[in-house]
Amino acid sequence: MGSISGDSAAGECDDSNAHEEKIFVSVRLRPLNEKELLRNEISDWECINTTTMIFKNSLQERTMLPTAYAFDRIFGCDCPTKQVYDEAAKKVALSVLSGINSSIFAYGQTSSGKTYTMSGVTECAVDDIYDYIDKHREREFVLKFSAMEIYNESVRDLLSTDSTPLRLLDDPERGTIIEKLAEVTLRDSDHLRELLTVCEAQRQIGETTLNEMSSRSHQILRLIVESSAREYLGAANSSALTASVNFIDLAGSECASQTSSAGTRLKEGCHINRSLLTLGTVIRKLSKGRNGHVPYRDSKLTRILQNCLGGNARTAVICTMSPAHSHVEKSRNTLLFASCAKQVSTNARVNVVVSEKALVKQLQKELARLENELRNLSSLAASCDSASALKEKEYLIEKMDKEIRELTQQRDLARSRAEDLLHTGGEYQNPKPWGDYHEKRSWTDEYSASEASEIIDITRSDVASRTSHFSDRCEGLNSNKLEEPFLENSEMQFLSDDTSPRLYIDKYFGPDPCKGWEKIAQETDKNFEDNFKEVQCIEIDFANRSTIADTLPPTPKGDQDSGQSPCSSDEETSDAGSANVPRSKSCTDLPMTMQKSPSSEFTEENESISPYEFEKVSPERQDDNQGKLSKIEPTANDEDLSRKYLGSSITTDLMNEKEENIKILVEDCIANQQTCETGLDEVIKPKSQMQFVDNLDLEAEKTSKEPEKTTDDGSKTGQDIQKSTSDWSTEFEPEKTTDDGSKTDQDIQKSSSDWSTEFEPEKTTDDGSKTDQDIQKSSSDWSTEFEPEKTTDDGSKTDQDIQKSASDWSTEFERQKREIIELWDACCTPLVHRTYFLLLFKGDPSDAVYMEVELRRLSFLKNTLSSGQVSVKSSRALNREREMLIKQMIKKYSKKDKEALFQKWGISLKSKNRRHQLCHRLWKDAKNMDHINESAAIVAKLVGFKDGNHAPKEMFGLSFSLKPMNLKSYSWRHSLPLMI
Ligand SMILES: Nc1ncnc2c1ncn2[C@@H]1O[C@H](COP(=O)(O)OP(=O)(O)OP(=O)(O)O)[C@@H](O)[C@H]1O
Repeated sequence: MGSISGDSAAGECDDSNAHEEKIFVSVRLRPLNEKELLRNEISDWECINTTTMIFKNSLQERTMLPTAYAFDRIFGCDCPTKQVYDEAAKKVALSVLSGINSSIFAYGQTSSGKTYTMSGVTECAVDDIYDYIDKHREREFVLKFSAMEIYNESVRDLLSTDSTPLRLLDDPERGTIIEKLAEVTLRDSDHLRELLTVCEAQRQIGETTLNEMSSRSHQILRLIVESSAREYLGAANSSALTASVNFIDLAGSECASQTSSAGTRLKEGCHINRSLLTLGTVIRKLSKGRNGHVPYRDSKLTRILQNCLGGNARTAVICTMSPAHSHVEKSRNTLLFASCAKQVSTNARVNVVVSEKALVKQLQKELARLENELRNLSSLAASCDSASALKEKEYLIEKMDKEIRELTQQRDLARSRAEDLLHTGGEYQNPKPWGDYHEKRSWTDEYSASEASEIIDITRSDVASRTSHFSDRCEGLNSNKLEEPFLENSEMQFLSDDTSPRLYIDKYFGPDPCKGWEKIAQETDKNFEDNFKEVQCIEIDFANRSTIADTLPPTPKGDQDSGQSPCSSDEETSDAGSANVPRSKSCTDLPMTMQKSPSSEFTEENESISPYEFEKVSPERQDDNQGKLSKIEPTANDEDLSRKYLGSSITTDLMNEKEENIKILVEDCIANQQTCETGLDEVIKPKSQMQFVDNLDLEAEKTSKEPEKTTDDGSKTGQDIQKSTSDWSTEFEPEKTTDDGSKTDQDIQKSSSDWSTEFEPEKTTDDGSKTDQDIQKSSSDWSTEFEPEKTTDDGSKTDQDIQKSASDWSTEFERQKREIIELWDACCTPLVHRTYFLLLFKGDPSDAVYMEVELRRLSFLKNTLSSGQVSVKSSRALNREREMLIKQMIKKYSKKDKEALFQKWGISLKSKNRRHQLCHRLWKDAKNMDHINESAAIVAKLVGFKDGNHAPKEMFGLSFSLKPMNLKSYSWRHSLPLMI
């Protein structure tokens, strides 16, 4: 440690970083005092240089103790205190001016000169401090002074006259503080010197053998120095340095025997020795690198000096010793302490006190920094959240990709199956997988999703086969290119085709193919009810319709009675009081629906419609249509309705209605066929829809008008088709209009006349009302289509005529029915469709229109099939329908009934697959009406037609949707698939 000048100390103020340094240890030998000289004691110790001293009498005492001791500084007996201060204490003492806490100890045995040395050091320090202050006017210094003593382990304020011991408090920042210790701000150096005098006076001093003025306490004088640059006083960035320097004059260790102490002195000596022992322990511990427990708290001395010993204070220890041989043991102990202290390190640092303004500003900056860090942390946290969310979404995307891949595979598999089934030709020769599949399971089992998918696949292929005839028209096209759109189109066709198996599934067994057949079948009645309710709004009550039951074989009573048909509404029940069993609404409303819809509504909405609409059709065509539709009118036995249609107003309204029916029928035929064709047209080849429509119309017309012209192989030629188109066009001959497009009065008159002659002019009474005969005649007008009426001279029909007309219709009805049945067989019409129609036909005149439509449809279809233009592979669907019926038979027939049925149908009860045998015999013999009726009865029961009267009208396409629709554009259009 070099000398410390005032200037250098000020310059160190900037060096605020704490650094480790050793305690500065020096030894001062005092000269032999008078008593020692009187005892002729010699000095055992000799300072050989400034840092080394030796024990001179080692050989004489034959001691093994060290002879030489080296310390930071060795002061001999003639060394003045000022030199001791300058070389051993000044730097440490003046550190306080640089803001570094410092402490200067005086340690040694009693009467060794501690007080003598420390008093001189303190005075020198005060002088130097004030001298420094005087030389550094640019800074403002504030010096405070406090003094205490530890006497018998009691802390006492030396600046206070109150001898009450002070308490020691532990402060987290400042360490141990002395409560209520007076801290006097010094005015100047003299003031300090006065206080030092007070302290000296206040200190406990006692006379001992060794020292007449022995200090009996540890004294700590504390000088606090605060300084700040005058230039920045009051400024926001001003700062101050503050530190304290402790001048510690320890009580001297002593031996009771040497000091001859007793009583108070002995007690004092004990406390002194105990506290010095603790101090020695602390030093020893600290000298060993602070390992283990440092017993600061074992005494108040070490507790107070904790910050100085091994803390952040710069420390100097001046060990004083007597060179007299009589004190050699104590001298060695002092040297041992000094040696330990020499090993202790401290961390001196500058204590900077920031002004309040500067502190506020500094705190504000710190706050801003922390806020910024917080924002960064928030941003980081947010980014972490975003990363987490992104990761989660990536996981979802990956999961969805996986699902898409699986679904794609399923779709490809389904498509592959559909293609395979298509390539098999559609014939139900190989029941696999359908047949085998269902053989393994009961219909009562619920379908799994995969099974449902299989059903859909097979049904899809079936639809594809139903529409595959269009592919025959795609000459020169790659079939692969047709597959996808073809299937899609087939699906559309399938979904809108009431004759497809899917219709049966959706309409009668629920829309979900996953549901079991049985469960769905049980819901059939409910579905019927729902559909029935929908159609009720367009029904007209027919109270006196005859029953259809006479056309059916008897069914088990239980079946007839089982379940209340939804058709039997309360209103209907009230009508059931008639002698004849009333035909259910589900059947009776059908003809009326066709009559009313859309024309009836149209008529109702346009009561005053002019016959001009009718005139759009050529008279020739009118004749034809009127002849057919006139059969509708008498079916309405309701008198009011009959009067409405047969009354004087019939000529225009009825003509319009009938013509509208025909027009809508044809238009819907065209539209429906166009729907089937549209998808293909888009992908196959450009082709006018009208051209295709013409072809359809051609076929329909050819069926009813002239024998087909076919090639050798039975197919039609292109010319035939072209001609048919022309024929159909002339069927609806363009209107004859005036130059401006309006009809002439003559045209109108002629049209009215044509219609009037078609239906024989009504004969009315003078008041215009119809006679009973008129009404009777009108009711039988439908029969005029089949043979000219025979009238009496006055134009009225005879009873025989009426009887004959009824007989003629009955004959014609039977003929048409047989023809239809054979066509069904030829066209592979679904059995449920046949059954319903057969139940519907009962010989009423109202059947005529349906039979006409059905005949036209079947004829067209048959001719189309036979022409080779199309290839409808409906037999496969038919077989599958039979398979469905087979499954349904499990529920609908008891074991006993089934056995009876098998026997009736000639199926051995010992044979296998009896249900299969039976269902594949149904509707097989188109020429055997008994067989047909039996088949219809069985199918009706299996499907859920409770009896013939309860056949659902939906079968005729009148209610495919539960959604309310415009009747005019709905009923006929959706009935058309049956006609194609
Ligand atoms: N270096 C010295 N030169 C001349 N006289 C000295 C020196 N050191 C001490 N003395 C004298 O020795 C006597 C004892 O000194 P001092 O009281 O300072 O001892 P001490 O260590 O403080 O004793 P105690 O522990 O009992 O208080 C005093 O009379 C003092 O004047």
